[in-house]
Amino acid sequence: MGSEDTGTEPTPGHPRPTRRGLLGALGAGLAGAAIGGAGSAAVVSASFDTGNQGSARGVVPFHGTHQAGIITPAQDRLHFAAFNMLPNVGREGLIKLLRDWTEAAALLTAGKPVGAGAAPENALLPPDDTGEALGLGAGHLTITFGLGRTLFVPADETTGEDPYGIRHRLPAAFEPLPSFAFDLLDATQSGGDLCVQACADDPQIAVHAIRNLSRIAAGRAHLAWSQLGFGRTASTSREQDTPRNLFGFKDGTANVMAQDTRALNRDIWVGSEAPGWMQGGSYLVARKIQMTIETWDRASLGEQERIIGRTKIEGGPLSGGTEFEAPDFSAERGGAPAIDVEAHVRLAHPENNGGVQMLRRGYNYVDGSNGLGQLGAGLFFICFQKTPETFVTVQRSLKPDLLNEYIRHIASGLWAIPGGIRQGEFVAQALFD
Ligand SMILES: C=CC1=C(C)c2cc3[nH]c(cc4nc(cc5[nH]c(cc1n2)c(C)c5CCC(=O)O)C(CCC(=O)O)=C4C)c(C)c3C=C
Ligand SMILES: [Fe+2]
Repeated sequence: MGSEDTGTEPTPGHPRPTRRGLLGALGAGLAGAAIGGAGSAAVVSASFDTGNQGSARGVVPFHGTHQAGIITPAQDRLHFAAFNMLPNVGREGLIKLLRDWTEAAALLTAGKPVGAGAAPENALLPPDDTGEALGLGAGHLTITFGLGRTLFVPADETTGEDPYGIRHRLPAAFEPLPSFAFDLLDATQSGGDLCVQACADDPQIAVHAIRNLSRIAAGRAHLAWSQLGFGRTASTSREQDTPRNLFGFKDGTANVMAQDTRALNRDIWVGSEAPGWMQGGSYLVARKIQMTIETWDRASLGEQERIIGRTKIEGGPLSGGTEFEAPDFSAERGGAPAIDVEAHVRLAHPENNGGVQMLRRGYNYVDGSNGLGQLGAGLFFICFQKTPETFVTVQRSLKPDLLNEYIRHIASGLWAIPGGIRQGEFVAQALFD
């Protein structure tokens, strides 16, 4: 646990470990050993506290202080799914579903098939596991579970209904997202009582996870919508190279990284101010953002860079310097601000948003074409933050963003991500105490 992929080839998003990484892992191991008398459980939880980083054989630990799939080095593939509860399932049915999902997710993320596997003893029965991930390994699969507000308060708030007996546990911060300027949201791809984010190195591993969790949910919850993503659009660890989005720009340069403990505790992880089941958790916002890439491709390089506020190839701020140089918003070029007053990075920067930060973890998507010779392409934007208010603040400040001419938000969702899952427990267990 907690060691790196020392014996395997590098995989996309998981380059061969650096000497620094190996020394860090060795240090973590020694720290675990130093706990000594506390035995293996203490060593295990020491490795959990690293935030579910990748470990041997492409396995990311499922159990820990935080759910995996948030500060885990972003994998290259995504299958994101939203589920709605079926009528009359009730509190015990929801608990059983979360228990079954947790048990299956622990197996899947370890690279094992669910239940009795793909080949049951009785060939007259359908196999428990659908089989398409056999032989593929764990592929750094992470499965992150979220609870929608509609689980606590039904969409029609006035009925006073409380089918799962958790209405009184709704966190104060868990307010619905407001509508934003230019939103054109498709309700059939938005929201949901539950969400599951599956990320992996291999799309078949991520799809297998969602497919099998959906199967396990039968009779209790049904798949409302799902989204495939390829090509991560953020780094979540300083050990990763910055990837590019479909506008061809480096994306994720100024992200909150796994190593930024202070920023994580201040802006991403829910703390002791919240109910126990949310502590160590976060709030996930997903926005499906269509990008009119054909129009973008006709904009000059200079215009593209003005819109983003960074150079395209290097990713440095237009105020000067290389990729990781801090932008200087007061810098001028030829009597005008070097970074346009309506450039994306200026408006999104903490300096323009009361200092708040989010952890971005989105993916590119292409959903085919629209029959007019244009790709249905965009960014499945995912971000994690301590409170949904952070997203609201930043999204509101993007109202005059020059980027808005080339993008359109077409779907949206917000889920509470409970804290990490401990061995023998199920996700959000403390919510039902
Ligand atoms: C509400 C939050 C954000 C949305 C929605 C969003 C959409 C979006 N972003 C890009 C491309 C880039 N974004 C970059 C930086 C950046 N974006 C956000 C937030 C949202 N982006 C933040 C908080 C930041 C960091 C700002 C900072 O502190 O400097 C960048 C620059 C590289 C980087 O730092 O990541 C690019 C490029 C697209 C294409 C897009 C919608 C399709
Ligand atoms: Fe952005």
